Amino acid sequence: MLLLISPDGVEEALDCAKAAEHLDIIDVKKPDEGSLGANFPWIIREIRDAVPADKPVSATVGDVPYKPGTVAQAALGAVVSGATYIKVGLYGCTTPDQGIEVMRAVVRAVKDHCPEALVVASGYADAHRIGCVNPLALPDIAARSGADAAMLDTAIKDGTRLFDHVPPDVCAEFVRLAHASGRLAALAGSVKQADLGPLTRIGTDIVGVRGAVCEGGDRNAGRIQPHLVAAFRAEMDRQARGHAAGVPAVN
Ligand SMILES: O=C[C@H](O)COP(=O)(O)O
Repeated sequence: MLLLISPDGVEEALDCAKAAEHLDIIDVKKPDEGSLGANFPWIIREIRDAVPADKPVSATVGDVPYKPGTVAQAALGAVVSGATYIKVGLYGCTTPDQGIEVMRAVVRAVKDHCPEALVVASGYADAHRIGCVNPLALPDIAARSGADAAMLDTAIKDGTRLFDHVPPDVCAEFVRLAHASGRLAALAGSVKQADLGPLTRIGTDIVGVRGAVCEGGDRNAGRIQPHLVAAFRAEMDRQARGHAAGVPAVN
């Protein structure tokens, strides 16, 4: 399982760089603009230049409306700025067809510029609270649009977590559906160390985290701490070892 960490700017990205050996992907976002809030192109560029070259930089394009042209342009902006994982939060899409239309436009915009960039179609575990597309529709949206990964995050960061809205057995189905069509499965949403056992067992490819590696577990007031990134990775490794040995690690 890969670890994706979401700093909110250059300063926090540099803290991520201090823990570079413990993480896999640095995900640029602007949390004060939403769960998948988009940061400025120059911030993506600065972070790309500031962190180790072997660490992929991801960028969120926003909690986007159902406006394929607008979103495609934003996605191109992110890839031109140096991101090679482009994450789109399908906040304004109420049907799978709308999600597919937006993601097809994004895939074309991104891959025309950088064929090796990965496109991530993200939905929301708490979709029922905001009226957007059902979480289990995401793997099919990713597959039919040519995106590389299907993801879930939470839209409303009020302390509720991924598993509060989509329990582990449903997340397992999400992962199964994504893998069945050859996509990666990424899961996030106030994930804590205690969630790593189930996330490992169901075969999650990427876990996305912010709050759990911020001081005080506070994704807004707290700052990302390198030692918390290291501790999170240590627990991921412990769970992976237990899973490989057929003996689930106890929390
Ligand atoms: O993509 C990952 C998100 O930034 C997760 O943030 P969170 O762990 O604070 O919910």
